[in-house]
Amino acid sequence: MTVRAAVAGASGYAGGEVLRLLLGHPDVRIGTLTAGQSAGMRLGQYQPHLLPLADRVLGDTTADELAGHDVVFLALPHGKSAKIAAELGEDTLVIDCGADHRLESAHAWLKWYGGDHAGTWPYGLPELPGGRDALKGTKRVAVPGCYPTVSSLALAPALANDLVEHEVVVVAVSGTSGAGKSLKPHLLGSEVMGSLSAYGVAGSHRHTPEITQNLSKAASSQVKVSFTPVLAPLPRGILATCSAALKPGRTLEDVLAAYAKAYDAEPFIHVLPSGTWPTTAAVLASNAVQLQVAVDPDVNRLVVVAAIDNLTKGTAGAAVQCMNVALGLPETAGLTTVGVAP
Ligand SMILES: NC(=O)C1=CN([C@@H]2O[C@H](COP(=O)(O)OP(=O)(O)OC[C@H]3O[C@@H](n4cnc5c(N)ncnc54)[C@H](OP(=O)(O)O)[C@@H]3O)[C@@H](O)[C@H]2O)C=CC1
Ligand SMILES: CC(=O)N[C@@H](CCC(=O)OP(=O)(O)O)C(=O)O
Repeated sequence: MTVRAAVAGASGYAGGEVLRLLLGHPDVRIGTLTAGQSAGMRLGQYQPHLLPLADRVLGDTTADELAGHDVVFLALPHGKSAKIAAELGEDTLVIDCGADHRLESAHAWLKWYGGDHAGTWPYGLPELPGGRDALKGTKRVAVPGCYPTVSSLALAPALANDLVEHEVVVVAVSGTSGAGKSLKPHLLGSEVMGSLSAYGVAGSHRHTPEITQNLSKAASSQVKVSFTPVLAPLPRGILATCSAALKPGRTLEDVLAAYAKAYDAEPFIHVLPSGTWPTTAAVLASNAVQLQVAVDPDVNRLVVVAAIDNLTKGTAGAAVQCMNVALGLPETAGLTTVGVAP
């Protein structure tokens, strides 16, 4: 089976990472590439690491340009996917790396993003309870945000197995590529280098409702989320520290059993051996999620530390994994769990 794939937003970080992975995918032929302002330019000008595609010319992001493919990856800014997706045929698999189709509540969409809600698509996190079944055979996928991916995978087993209270704390440190390529003053090298800075604090980051949605589903009742993102001077990677109060009578053994049950068969999720802790370097450019769980006896809290590469499992790797599931290809095709170190 050869899958013909188009990528919209090919000049950006997420689109570039989708292309890097597709170049190594045994079943994919890369078709049309499109962009915004850089339409008409060579891809090599924006993605010098994608040598085999360097001479491809970027087209305009229109439904006509993207027509005639089995799968279309949309790696566009928030709010730009819905219109183009609506114009693509129902028999085309459309995988949206943006937020447009992630939230189930139109009210939450309006509050956090503004404007009309485009509707909800199957959510691209196969490892959540029921997640894989929802993706099999689908023609539409909403790829999760990077922070929701890492924090939902870190806490879902504890909530699904009734091990912790329904109020969780997530502090996640991210590399700068999570913010995309467009110029933002707080991302200037002189601002980011040699410093860590919290942003979107006290419930004001737009990923809070997405994390809440995922964890409430896992728990089958409302979960409250305190989420603080922190910007770090590294290009890619997220390290999330997530915690919640253990319910009375629950033990570390219960926790370990729940995480083993949830993740032992998952090809991309690795609960590390006792005493070793996730690092962003260990998952760099890979689709792996590394997790470690512990119980802090003084405060009786579960602490889960998790690492992903925000551009791979946090976006493009998830997009390719979901394509594989949706089309019935081997789920790991084109993806690796091997990182880059040091
Ligand atoms: N970076 C990350 O870690 C993650 C990103 N995502 C999501 O992926 C999407 C892309 O993000 P990212 O790659 O980081 O962003 P970038 O800013 O790096 O890239 C954006 C891409 O969209 C194109 N574009 C911008 N405006 C328009 C427009 N009006 N019409 C058509 N194309 C346009 C740009 O082309 P040009 O430069 O030519 O204008 C560029 O190719 C976003 O929705 C983001 O939320 C999701 C999870 C994580
Ligand atoms: C470091 C940084 O700025 N990260 C981005 C998150 C990127 C991402 O996953 O998410 P979306 O697809 O929802 O944009 C942010 O905080 O906005």
